[in-house]
Amino acid sequence: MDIAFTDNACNTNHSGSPLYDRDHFVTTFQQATECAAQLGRQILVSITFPMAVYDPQLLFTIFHHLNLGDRFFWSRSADERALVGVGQATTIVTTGPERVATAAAAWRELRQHAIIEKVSADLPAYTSGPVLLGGFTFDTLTTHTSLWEGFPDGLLILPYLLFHSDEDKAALTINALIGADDAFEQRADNVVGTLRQLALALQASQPATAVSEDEARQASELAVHDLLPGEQWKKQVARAVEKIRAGAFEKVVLARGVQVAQEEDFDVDGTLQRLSQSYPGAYVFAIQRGKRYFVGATPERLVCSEDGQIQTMALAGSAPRGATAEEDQRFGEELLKSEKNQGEHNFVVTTIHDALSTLCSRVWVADAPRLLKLKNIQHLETPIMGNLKPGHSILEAIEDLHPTPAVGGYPRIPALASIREDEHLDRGWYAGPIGWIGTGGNGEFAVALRSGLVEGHQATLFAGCGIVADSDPESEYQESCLKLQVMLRGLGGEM
Ligand SMILES: C=C(O[C@H]1C=CC=C(C(=O)O)[C@@H]1O)C(=O)O
Repeated sequence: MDIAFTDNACNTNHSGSPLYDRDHFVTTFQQATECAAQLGRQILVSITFPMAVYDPQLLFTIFHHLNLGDRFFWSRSADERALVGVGQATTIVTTGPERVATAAAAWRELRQHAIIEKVSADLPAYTSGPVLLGGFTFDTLTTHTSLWEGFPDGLLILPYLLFHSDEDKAALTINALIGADDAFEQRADNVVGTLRQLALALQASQPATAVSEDEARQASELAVHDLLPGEQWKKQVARAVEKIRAGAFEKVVLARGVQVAQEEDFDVDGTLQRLSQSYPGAYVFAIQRGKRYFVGATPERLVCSEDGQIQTMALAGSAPRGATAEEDQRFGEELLKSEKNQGEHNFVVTTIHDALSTLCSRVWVADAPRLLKLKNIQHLETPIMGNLKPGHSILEAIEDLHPTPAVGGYPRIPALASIREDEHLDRGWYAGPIGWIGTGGNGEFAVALRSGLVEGHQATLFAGCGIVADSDPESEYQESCLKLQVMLRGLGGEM
């Protein structure tokens, strides 16, 4: 069994016994206390070992019962990748417009002198080692309300336990921050105790059963009301169109929110299951902050970075799905030909291309957009790739890319000013970057769309639409309703 350490002064290479062996944890934690004493700082210890592939939703539910703290869920069932975390070894909290850059610096600092053990070569390639999970607000310069309490401008969590899987490989990572005076034997005992509880819970677990559409249909009635009456939102859209025609900017994305309530508390675990089933190509996510969960199923990748290669996409321009195959095809063809939607889409392609040109040595943009067909809506999508210049991580890419004109507007500065002035909505983490970052600059962040903030029996859901010179307020309103349906159905509402 190979154990790989980071190359720093405190570490030595050695072969070790299986990690479920208490002595192994004692030895590693003791080594960390010595390192901490020598360097006068806490040392990050991260130990990853293989485990069987489980349904990530099962782990999410079991983590709730282990009472280890807040949970995080991230999965895209189409590519069989998932990350499920619980508790926190440490967190990075940042504020203000520099929130991403400050988080990147803190992450670099935390990684220094880390003891990183990988107890097998047969582990998920990109998620083994310490992985931070979290996200960022859409905009730091809007008024923040109490709605988003617990969701700061920037938050990256190093979970205590992380289950991660990639196709046929899965692993568990245990993270700890160890100081010179830490009782390392006690810390090792705690880890072993937690692992025993997890093993017992997995043994006793029943595989999650799929929620049938019939069951979902029987779900309780949801009371839904607009944060801003529909007619007023349409007037906002009309005003944005006037501004665009007057030359203030070329595109702006206006969002709206709805409040949803039912008698019982919403079942976040069930919501994730429904979202994963209905949107296998979407990033299904949940981040818990105390009693609140920010949950969603977004089709939009902001950036994925693997071994210096980054992948992103322009996603903008929408049409409904058809009721029949013929109608669906017609809607798709109309979307591909629509000048209004092409224009809305091209702002995103150009902006992403320009942002990547400074970060990457080479950038590839697909020749023409294709259709991305989701359950109830279809979009124009252009895949974009690039080779990151050395020394850049995914966080630098986020800093340059966010907000793309798919969620902000074009040009960026006047469009954002207009959102701040006219939208009257605290977007919080909606439309912000959400995802994970691992070692070596690898990671993946999505744009947190088709999402909502759930607390007890209430939820606030968000959706936005790209407004251009020939936008029609009524059509944009209908489009926003289609986007809201994702979370309404996810919460168990109308089918
Ligand atoms: C802003 C949202 O969607 C964006 C992504 C795809 C299509 C969009 C559009 O056609 O307007 C939006 O740019 C949202 O879902 O809230």
